[in-house]
Amino acid sequence: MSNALFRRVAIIGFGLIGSSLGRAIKQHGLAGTLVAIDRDAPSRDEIALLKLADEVTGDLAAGVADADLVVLATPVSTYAELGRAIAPLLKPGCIVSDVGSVKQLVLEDLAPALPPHVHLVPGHPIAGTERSGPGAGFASLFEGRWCILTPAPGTDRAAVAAVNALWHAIGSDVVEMDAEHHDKVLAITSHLPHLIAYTIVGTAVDLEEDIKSEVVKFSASGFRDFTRIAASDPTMWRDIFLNNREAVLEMLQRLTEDLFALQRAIRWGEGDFLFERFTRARAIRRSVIEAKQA
Ligand SMILES: NC(=O)c1ccc[n+]([C@@H]2O[C@H](COP(=O)([O-])OP(=O)(O)OC[C@H]3O[C@@H](n4cnc5c(N)ncnc54)[C@H](O)[C@@H]3O)[C@@H](O)[C@H]2O)c1
Ligand SMILES: O=C(O)C(=O)C[C@]1(C(=O)O)C=C[C@@H](O)C=C1
Repeated sequence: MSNALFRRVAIIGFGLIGSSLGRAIKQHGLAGTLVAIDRDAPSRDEIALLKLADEVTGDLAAGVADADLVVLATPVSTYAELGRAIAPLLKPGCIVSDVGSVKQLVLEDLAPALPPHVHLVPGHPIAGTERSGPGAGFASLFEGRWCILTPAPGTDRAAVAAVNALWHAIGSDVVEMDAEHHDKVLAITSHLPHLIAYTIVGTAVDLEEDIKSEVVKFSASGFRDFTRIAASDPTMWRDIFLNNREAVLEMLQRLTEDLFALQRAIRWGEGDFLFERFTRARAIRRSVIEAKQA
């Protein structure tokens, strides 16, 4: 018996996330036909070589025509233009979704471009790696991870249920959230950690030559973890910071105040203050691990 939830699914942008979603859809037999659309010719060759989709194209019209589900998996700065390009090509009742890391922008850039006869159900899988491109994807990426859906009030419930069913079928836990709330939460849990990683690695790179070489040599633990995060795609992260400006700046302000408090405690030898802050943070690590196991 077929598991297919959709007759024809088109994924625009078949890189790390798009190709992982595509692989998972294929593995679970969730689409009658899976179409990979990517503007990058070498990526298309790789997708074809790896047989990741039933059809591979750079042509939006050929790709999205007759699709029941279209998923944008490109950097979020492409949404307004892609929305305008696909709008006249979508059939009535088509569901448009995405995997972008910021969500208010979907309602601001993508929603206005789309015709009223399609349903927009934005999504964000909280899973990824620092790698990019179709070769970096893998089918199990979303298993046991959250996927947050941020449909606007009044969105067709059957369309939301269909997108929910897709992520659930590939192993994700699905929650619905208001887009503004999503962007605030992710500013602290995802965007700020990346900003900190980019900063600390950048600071180390700017050090004098003799210290810099030691940084590379002895980066076995803490610093090494930061370099992994700082290896993430610059285009993707530029777009995230430019499009979640308010929430990131608010969280950055609070972080800066907390950093100053720690700096002051170190300067004045306030050991109790440092001990209390570190103890509190250690407990958070335990609850993060327990939440994942629950
Ligand atoms: N990388 C992560 O950890 C992660 C996690 C969750 C969500 N996301 C979101 O997923 C999206 C994609 O990120 P990724 O890491 O898969 O990036 P990626 O660079 O691996 O893949 C993006 C793909 O989109 C293609 N592309 C770019 N512009 C295009 C256009 N106009 N038309 C057609 N194809 C186009 C590129 O050629 C590339 O193959 C981003 O919006 C990002 O915010 C990323
Ligand atoms: O694991 C990683 O490398 C990630 O950065 C994944 C991560 C995250 O910050 O958790 C990055 C961006 C996303 O939008 C979702 C997930």
